[in-house]
Amino acid sequence: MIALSVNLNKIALIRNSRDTTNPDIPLHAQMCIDAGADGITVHPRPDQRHIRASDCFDLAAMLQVEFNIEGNPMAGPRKSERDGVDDYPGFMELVRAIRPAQCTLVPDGDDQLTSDHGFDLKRDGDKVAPLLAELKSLGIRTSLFMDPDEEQIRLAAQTGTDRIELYTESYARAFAGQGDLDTIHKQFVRAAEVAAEEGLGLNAGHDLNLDNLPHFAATVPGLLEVSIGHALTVDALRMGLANTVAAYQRALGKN
Ligand SMILES: CC(=O)[C@@H](O)[C@H](O)COP(=O)(O)O
Ligand SMILES: NCC(=O)COP(=O)(O)O
Repeated sequence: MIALSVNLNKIALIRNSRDTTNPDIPLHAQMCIDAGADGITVHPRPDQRHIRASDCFDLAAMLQVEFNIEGNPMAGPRKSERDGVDDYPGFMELVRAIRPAQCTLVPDGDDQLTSDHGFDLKRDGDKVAPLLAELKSLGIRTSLFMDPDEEQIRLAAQTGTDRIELYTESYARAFAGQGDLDTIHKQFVRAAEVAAEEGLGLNAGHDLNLDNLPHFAATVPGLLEVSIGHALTVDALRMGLANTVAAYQRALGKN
């Protein structure tokens, strides 16, 4: 069974266009869970453009399902640019305070529009390994955001991470007609095989949607979890949140 973790970033993006709590983040987390989501993901960014540090605490206080916090471990504290919003404490500070069930490290630049690459562990492996060890010592399952690159995935295994999350944008683009789907899909299948050989658990995410998810879920071996936010939120505008979560679970092969 592949777990569905719903990413709430875009719900928070709508909330942040007013100085109110509408839409309410914990309430929408609960709606997703009631509709069958297996977990909740957030990706707080230093500019707090969507999920804020305070949202992470609010979610941690109410979640009974897996809480996955994603982000750049090198992101330090940043002053809030908005009245009434707390400063960003830095990613590792936040995760140390919250101790989510899973923490996915992502090599974002602080001001990136969205995540657009996995780790280069030839360059960053020595920096990442002690952070992973610290997270694990706090009882947090770890994951590293990775391109479907065999050599890099073998290096990921040497960092001590529990899992990797395959960065699926290239698959999503190919599925939509931008790129050779067969070639790119084979890269993901190979990446999954290498992860299994190396004893790494396998997650995936970025731009997965109702069109491209069924093929990915049915053909990439050993997939444990997908985290999905952008397309799921857009689909919820049309179908409603509960219907949408159920549709994504069906796309994962569940009833
Ligand atoms: C790591 C990853 O792929 C997602 O967390 C994605 O980056 C969502 O972030 P945004 O919602 O800021 O685009
Ligand atoms: N880790 C990927 C994620 O949480 C959601 O990505 P997206 O569906 O918003 O592209």
